[in-house]
Amino acid sequence: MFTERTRLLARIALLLVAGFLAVSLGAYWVSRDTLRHNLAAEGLPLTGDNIYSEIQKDILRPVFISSLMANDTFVRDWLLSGEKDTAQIARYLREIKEKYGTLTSFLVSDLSANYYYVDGVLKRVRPDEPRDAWFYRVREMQPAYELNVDPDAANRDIKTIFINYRVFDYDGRFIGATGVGLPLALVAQQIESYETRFRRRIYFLDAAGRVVLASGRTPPAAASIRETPGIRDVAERILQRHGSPQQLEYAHDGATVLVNARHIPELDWHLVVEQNDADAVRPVRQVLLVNLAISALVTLLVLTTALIAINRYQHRLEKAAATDPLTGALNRLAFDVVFQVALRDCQRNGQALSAILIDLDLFKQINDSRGHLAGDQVLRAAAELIRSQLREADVMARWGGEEFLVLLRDCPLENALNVAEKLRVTVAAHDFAAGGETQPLTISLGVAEHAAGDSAEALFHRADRALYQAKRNGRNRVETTPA
Ligand SMILES: Nc1nc2c(ncn2[C@@H]2O[C@H](COP(=O)(O)OP(=O)(O)OP(=O)(O)O)[C@@H](O)[C@H]2O)c(=O)[nH]1
Repeated sequence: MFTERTRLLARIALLLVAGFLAVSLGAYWVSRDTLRHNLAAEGLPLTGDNIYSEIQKDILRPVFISSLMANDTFVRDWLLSGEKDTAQIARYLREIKEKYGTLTSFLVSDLSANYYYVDGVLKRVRPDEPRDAWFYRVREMQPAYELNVDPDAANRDIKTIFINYRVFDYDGRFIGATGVGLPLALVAQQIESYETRFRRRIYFLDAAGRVVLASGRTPPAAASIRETPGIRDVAERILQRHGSPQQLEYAHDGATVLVNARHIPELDWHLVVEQNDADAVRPVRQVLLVNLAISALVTLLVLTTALIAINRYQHRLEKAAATDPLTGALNRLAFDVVFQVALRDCQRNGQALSAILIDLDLFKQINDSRGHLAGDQVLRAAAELIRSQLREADVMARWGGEEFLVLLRDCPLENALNVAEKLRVTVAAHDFAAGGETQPLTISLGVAEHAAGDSAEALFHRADRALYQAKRNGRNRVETTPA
């Protein structure tokens, strides 16, 4: 059964929780959507742009160096004069490599098929050697140069971007190919720093969709993205040779992955920048959790405060309902309940229970001579004085107009008579104030002990009879009547 109080608290809790949830979730959804939108519209494309321009910068410089080499009269003269002094061209290639900080530099002669590098002749290129296929391609191609990614035989087969520049004699005949190589690791480092900064996956795909370059953090998948679950849904669109970048997304492991892809014509590669939606939204989700925790705390605080206020209010109401407003003593209704409990306790514990009925003597005269308000003042003061003489466990109730009943737990008749006498003496010795003047007052007391089998009425009746006796015997007295 729910009490009224529980229902009220539940309603407050419901309102607070609903309000907090609406605000927190609303803010979360708006922030999440804005974040997603910004990510797709700006974040990922910007990362793609930055990486792309870094790559262009990395590539343009070696292209320029290779162009210088191909047009260098020394290189052309050396080839045309019969490639006599290998040390000379080796020194030249070393100078280029060291001056420009490239990974490698090379010259291949069409006439001798010698592959020159910084230490002299590395090998002879052969049309039937797959690793030399690039030279025969360059020999036949139209453009002045090409970019080619191959392992570098002169450098422990490190994956290298070669710039293969065609060299001509002074009559425009092809006499060889020269250029420099750039380690892919440089680009990979760049990618890694971007990945760390933005928590994004960045990698390059070849035309077939295989990962050809990625940072150490994103190991290349063996298969093409055409066969990789999730991304294969958008693989064909990623692998289009489009001029402009594309914004795509695919689902993987229950999360949405946002993709920005662009074709890099210089390498015929595709640059892919990915971000898992859950990673991007994590900070917003953390804010949501903090908000919910604060909301829970506020709800708890409000409920606790409400509970304390309700309890205090209820306690005040209960007290007001149980006590006499003038004297603060229990009223008859509350006393009946307390008496039944006290009686049960004393019977169970074999303790004596006594009652003293107190009546203020000639109180009518005080009212008549000093006025009703002064009478109230004396009545209140008398009640206070009597209560101050009692133990904590004793109970005092306003029995009638100027009558009080005191219930003494664990108190046989003899002790009760002593208490009554003490009360009488204390009141008689006290100077009461009434309307600015002192007012003497005495009380008469009737004492009775509860006897086995006694009803409440019987006990109070005997106390009443004793009180009547005290009045009759001249007031300011303590009397008792046998059971
Ligand atoms: N001021 C005031 N007077 C009250 C209150 N309750 C009862 N009285 C008055 O107390 C008086 C009691 O008078 P009586 O019952 O005649 O008895 P008494 O004058 O005290 O004389 P004895 O009891 O014979 O000593 C009455 O005049 C009541 O009106 C109260 O709350 N305030």
